[in-house]
Amino acid sequence: MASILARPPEGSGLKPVIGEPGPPYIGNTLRTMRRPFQVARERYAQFGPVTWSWLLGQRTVTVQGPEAAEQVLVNRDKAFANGPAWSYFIGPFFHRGIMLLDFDEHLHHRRIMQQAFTRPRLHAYMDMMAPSIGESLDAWRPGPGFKVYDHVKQLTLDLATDVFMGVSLDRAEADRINGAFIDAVRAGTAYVRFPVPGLRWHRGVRARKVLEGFFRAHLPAKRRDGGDDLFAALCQAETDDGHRFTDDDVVNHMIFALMAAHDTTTITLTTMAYHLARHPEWQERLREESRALGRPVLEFADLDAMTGIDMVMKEATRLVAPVPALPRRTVKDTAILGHHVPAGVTVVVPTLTNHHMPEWWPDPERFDPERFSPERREDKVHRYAWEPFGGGAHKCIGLHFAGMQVKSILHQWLLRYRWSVPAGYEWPLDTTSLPSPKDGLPVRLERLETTG
Ligand code: HEM
Repeated sequence: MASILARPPEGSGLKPVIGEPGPPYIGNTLRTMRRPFQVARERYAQFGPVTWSWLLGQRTVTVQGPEAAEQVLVNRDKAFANGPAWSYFIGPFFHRGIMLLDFDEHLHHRRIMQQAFTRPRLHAYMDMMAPSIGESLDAWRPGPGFKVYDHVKQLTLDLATDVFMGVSLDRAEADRINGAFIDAVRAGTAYVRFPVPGLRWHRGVRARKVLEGFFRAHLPAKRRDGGDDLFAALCQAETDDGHRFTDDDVVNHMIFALMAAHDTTTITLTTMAYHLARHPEWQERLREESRALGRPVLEFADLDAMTGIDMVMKEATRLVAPVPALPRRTVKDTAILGHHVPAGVTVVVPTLTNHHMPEWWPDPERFDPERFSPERREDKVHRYAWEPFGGGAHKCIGLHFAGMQVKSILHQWLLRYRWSVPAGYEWPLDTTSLPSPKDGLPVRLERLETTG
């Protein structure tokens, strides 16, 4: 049954937010998680771009389309806070990560962190990752049933140890840290949200302790010796006016950055691999682009030339936004597209479904990387039409890092292997947490004769 979220103040001229909230707390959670595209279309048809429902135990306003997304993400009147919204999901494990900070405090941290993402820093990260990518790819075993998702996940995790931590670990220690990290990430989507021994939440809390201990133990040496990795960069980062991170800040930001980078890049590469398997003409086009470069390893100066990979990456992140929803909590009464939204509710920008709105994207279900070509630039229809990296103050700080990593990996991959799926194969995409293929995306992987 339709109901209003809250009555707008007398004389405000604002409209109420209307929705079909479902039963308190549970609301429409399961349907929305399992069939997000269908639910989004139904809601939009019935209530327009701003509607509400109970979702994951909270009164949640969902805003569809780029106009509403812009209002929330740009956050002009500082009504939308990240901390309380994200903390609900990941607070205990990613405590004081930059995405969970707000307003002046966030800005202070962001200015310092920016120093770890300058061009020279990115250049150095890219040089560091090239050999590890080659080694990981060489260890892949060609054949049928090769699970892309699992292999890419392992690859990006191993890269994180090199490029992010810059600490050489023996296999057992690397597995211990990677395992803790995986547990911390998984805990965010636990159903039982308190520490019962053996369950996800409990493992997440324990994992957080392992990661804190690890970074704290290595911190003095990092501060002393420096290096080209992200850990060293955060230790050294300093703004023009002399602000630096404390030891606690470095630990918190490292743990968060590892999480922010890992699953997102894995999902992006897996989605690219899926569409390149279904569209061999695109796979060949990209392979030709990589071969034409004449270099087995991509260099920083080559990045802009990889226009094919660039378009495919944009299209992949449009079709499957790795961070499918951006939650905020209202800290005061506000308005979204003329609707009254009271303080204390969760507001969600659903990037995953926004990217499939036929109102903004022609033929949205079609894999069509050329829509990002200079001649077409369909994303220009609105600044927030294509929003996989978010926007406003919290826009992904690792955006260029992600592009660099994806291009570096795919370039070496295309030169070594061809991959395919049976005609008509469609992946079963799990949207109940961060999107991923339920079957791990099995492909036939074939080793190519030459590597460049
Ligand atoms: C394709 C890959 C990636 C995608 C799609 C992605 C997406 C996003 C999104 C949507 C946000 C904003 C969240 C919000 O507004 O609530 C974000 C924030 C962030 N991302 Fe990424 N990300 C990616 C890769 C990376 C990488 C590689 C790094 C680090 C090297 C990174 C570090 C961060 C950090 C630190 C934030 C928080 C920024 C802040 O709050 O100021 N991300 N990312």
